[in-house]
Amino acid sequence: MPAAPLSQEEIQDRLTGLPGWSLEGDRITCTYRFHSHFAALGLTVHVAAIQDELNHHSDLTLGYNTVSLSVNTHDAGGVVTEHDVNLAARVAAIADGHGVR
Ligand SMILES: C[C@H](O)[C@H](O)[C@H]1CNC2=NC(N)=NC(=O)C2=N1
Repeated sequence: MPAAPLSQEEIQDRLTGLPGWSLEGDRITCTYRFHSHFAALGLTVHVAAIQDELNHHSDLTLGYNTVSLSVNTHDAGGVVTEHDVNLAARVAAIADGHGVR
């Protein structure tokens, strides 16, 4: 049974406590900026481990000193569900530990 879509209000409410995260169309997104490429890579690896643990995966982009995430729930038809905001919360909880600027 796929997760139910969240309303715009529910999404905004959940993202309020997650710095840098926003609703962009039918996805939630965030870009973290770092002091170095290697620090950005470290977050990328950590996020990949969390995503495999949750079995929920963002489009994860590593730049020179940035990591960008963009996610919604494919199984629910490409809408934002609890799975997406839960992943965002897990990532937000570890980002500072990787030296986010
Ligand atoms: C078969 C596997 O469990 C599913 O495809 C998982 C994998 N990761 C996923 N990630 C995202 N973003 N949405 C999904 O619906 C999803 N489903």
